[in-house]
Amino acid sequence: MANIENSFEFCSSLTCTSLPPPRTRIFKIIVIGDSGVGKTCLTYRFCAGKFPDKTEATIGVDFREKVIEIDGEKIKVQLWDTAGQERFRKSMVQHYYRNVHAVVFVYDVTNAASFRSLPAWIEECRQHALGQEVPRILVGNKCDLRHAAQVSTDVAQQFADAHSMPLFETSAKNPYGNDDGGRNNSDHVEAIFMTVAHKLKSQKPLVLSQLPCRSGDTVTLRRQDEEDRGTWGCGC
Ligand SMILES: Nc1nc2c(ncn2[C@@H]2O[C@H](COP(=O)(O)OP(=O)(O)OP(=O)(O)O)[C@@H](O)[C@H]2O)c(=O)[nH]1
Ligand SMILES: [Mg+2]
Repeated sequence: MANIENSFEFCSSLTCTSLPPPRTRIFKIIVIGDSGVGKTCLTYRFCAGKFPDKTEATIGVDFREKVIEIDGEKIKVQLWDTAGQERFRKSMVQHYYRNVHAVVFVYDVTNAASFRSLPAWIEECRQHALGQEVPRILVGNKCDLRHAAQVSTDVAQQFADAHSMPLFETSAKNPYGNDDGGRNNSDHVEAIFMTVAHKLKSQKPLVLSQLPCRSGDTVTLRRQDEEDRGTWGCGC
C-alpha cells in the first residue's frame, strides 16, 4: 500500500520542491443532457469566463476545471462535459457516474424535445446507482433566445419540483440580455455552478493527492473516506 510520506518524498525528488503543496479538495460534477443543448458552452463559460468561438459535438467527455474559493478554502470544481450523442457516449458512460458528487441536467429552452428527454437522463442516473444524496440541478439553457422558447418556466419548474431539483434558467451565450437587446433576467452561469459548489463543500469530496500519480492524462484521486481508511484508489 502506498505510504503518503514516502509518496511525498517521491514527489519532491521529481519536482525538486522541498514541501508538498497543500491538498485541494476536488468536486466532480457531471453535466448531462441531449446533444446541442449547450453543455460544452456552459462549462466553458464557467471555466474560461466566455462563450466559446465555436464548438463541435463532444466525443466521450471533456474535462474542465476551475479553482474557486469558498469561505476561505480553495476547492477545485471538476466539470465532466459529457457527450449528448449516444454513439459518442456509450463507451464512456460508466466512467461518468463513478464517484460523482453532483449532476447538472441541461435542456434547451428552445427545444421541447430536449426537455422531454430529461426523464431518460434521470433514468440513466438511476441505472448507474446514483445515490439520492447526490445533489442534482436542472438548467434550462439558451434563454437569450426567449422569443423562440418552447419550454415555459412554469412547466420546467413543475418538473423540477416533482424531482426535487432547483431550476435555473440561463444563457451560456448572453446571460445579460436577449437577442432583442432587452434583459432576459436569466441566472448567471457562474452563480449556478457556485451554488452547486457551496452545496457540496460540506460533503466529503475527492481529494487530489498532489502526488506524481499521472498515467497519461489520468490523475490518481481518492475519496476522503478512503483517505480516512488509509487506502488508495483511483477516482477515475
Ligand atoms: N443562442 C445560444 N446558443 C447557444 C447557447 N449555448 C450553446 N449554444 C449553441 O448551441 C450549439 C450546441 O452547443 P454545445 O455546447 O456544443 O452543445 P452540447 O450540449 O455540448 O452538445 P454535445 O457535445 O453534442 O452533447 C452551438 O452552436 C452553440 O453555439 C446559448 O446559451 N445561447
Ligand atoms: Mg458538447
